[in-house]
Amino acid sequence: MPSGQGLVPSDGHARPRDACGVVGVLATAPARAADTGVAARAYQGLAALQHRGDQSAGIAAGAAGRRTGRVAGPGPVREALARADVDALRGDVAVGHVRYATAGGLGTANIQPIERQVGGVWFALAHNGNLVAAPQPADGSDLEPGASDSLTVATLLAEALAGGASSFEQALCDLLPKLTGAYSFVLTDGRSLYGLRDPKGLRPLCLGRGGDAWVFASETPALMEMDADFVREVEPGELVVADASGIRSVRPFPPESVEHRLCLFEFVYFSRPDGDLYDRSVYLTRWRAGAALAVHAPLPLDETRPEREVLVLPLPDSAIPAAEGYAARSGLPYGEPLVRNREHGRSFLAAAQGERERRAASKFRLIPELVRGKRLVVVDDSLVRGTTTRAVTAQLRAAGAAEVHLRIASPPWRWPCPLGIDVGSHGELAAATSTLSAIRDELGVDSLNYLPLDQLLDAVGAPAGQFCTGCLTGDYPVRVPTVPGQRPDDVLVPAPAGCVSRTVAHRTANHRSIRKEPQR
Ligand SMILES: O=P(O)(O)OC[C@H]1O[C@H](OP(=O)(O)OP(=O)(O)O)[C@H](O)[C@@H]1O
Ligand SMILES: NC(=O)CC[C@H](N)C(=O)O
Ligand code: SF4
Ligand SMILES: [Mg+2]
Repeated sequence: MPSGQGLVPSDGHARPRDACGVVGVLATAPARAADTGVAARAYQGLAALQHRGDQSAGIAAGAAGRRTGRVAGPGPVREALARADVDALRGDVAVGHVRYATAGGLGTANIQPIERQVGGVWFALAHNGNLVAAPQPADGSDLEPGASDSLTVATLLAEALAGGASSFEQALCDLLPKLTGAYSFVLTDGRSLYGLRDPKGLRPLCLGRGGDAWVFASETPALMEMDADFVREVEPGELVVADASGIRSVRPFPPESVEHRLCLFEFVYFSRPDGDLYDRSVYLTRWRAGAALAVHAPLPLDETRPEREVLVLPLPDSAIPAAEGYAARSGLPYGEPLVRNREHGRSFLAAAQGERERRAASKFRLIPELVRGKRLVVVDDSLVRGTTTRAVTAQLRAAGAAEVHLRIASPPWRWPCPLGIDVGSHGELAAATSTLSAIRDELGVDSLNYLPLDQLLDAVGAPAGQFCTGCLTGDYPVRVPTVPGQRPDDVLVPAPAGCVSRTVAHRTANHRSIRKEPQR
């Protein structure tokens, strides 16, 4: 692949998917001497990151600069990794990965961690993100059609080592400035553990310490599962190197290319609610977004039937904090009549639309008594293709809901994401191809509204310039490839203004807040 050319999925649909999860563990003395099972700790971390991808999982381990073994397979962590095999995996250092493919197929070669042996140097690599451009490997012989972007990186590193790079770290530092896109990597050469973020910090990565080990993980809750305390986030453009003697920080990128532009949807949807990002509780940012939404888009008052009961409900799981915030701020009753079927993974993460629809249709069990005859305020964190809301609205109507008012705790998705999320074309996006009233009618809801971007950013509380908002604004922090014939301006509809509702009512059903609002 020539330099500058987009790394698109091998199925030819330019359809990036979701964020993967990465972990790493390096035991320092005396844990090293006691051989306390770095792989088992990596397993715990991967299980805590299952929501970031369930297509495959893997752990690779090493010691004294050599490979000690690898366990990997298709499916979620508990299917992919037999616990006995993981416990048998010895070593001083391990890296782990849960995958949701953004580039390349689901074949065995793309399961991570990816390993290479070049002369006396072994390394293993785990990648979260999606590259939009990378150099062309001189000898891409191991890159079959359908190879992932992560495989390309492994091949480039192997070539640099074969070409005489003085060390693995040197090969890495030489390559990194030539990569464009989103990447948080955790790597090992069997001696050191490396954690790095791209110069924009698009994907998260944090550093922890505990149990005589240095630990990296995509999200803070995974650190806890690996018996480590949060130390700090890896900085955008920073390579943290951990070895038996401690950690050090390397800056391989030109300083002018480095800035904080974390994916805003890590706050909205991807990350676990019990974690922190930018030193802020993900849960509380979602709660505040829901509270702001209650003020921005209240439930219209039904003056003809004021006796009708009202219920604010979330689409579990991700929207629960936002729905709680909406109910608290509006003073309306809150309930959870939709019970998540735990056997179903996140529907958004399915690789194909048919599978997404199947997951969405069977994702929730509904308690009909809780919705029958009521006016419902249904809160979701995001509306991308509308797969989830379409299925749920039908369920709620069938159970006898009187009205369904949909409230989305983030702005409309109107541009694709080539930086690691499963939306590759404008045609897939409800808000890129339809007017708000057309979306409302297509979903079968009585009213629809979104939270404006400035209010979402207020809810997060970090400076607006510190995020990627490309899918909402078309403004990406790196140059991204365009899909021919699908330029955003060709299909954009006017930005929504106010609530799109069938029922014309100017008063609202909000009451004074009766719940205590949580403080940070
Ligand atoms: O409009 P759509 O294309 O359906 O995408 C948006 C939906 O997908 C996600 O839910 P998902 O089930 O993936 O995860 P969750 O359980 O964390 O909410 C997200 O929380 C929205 O509910
Ligand atoms: N979701 C991800 O971060 C995926 C990593 C990598 N691009 C792959 O497809 O394997
Ligand atoms: S385009 Fe959207 S989903 Fe993609 S990285 Fe940027 S904010 Fe995240
Ligand atoms: Mg959801």
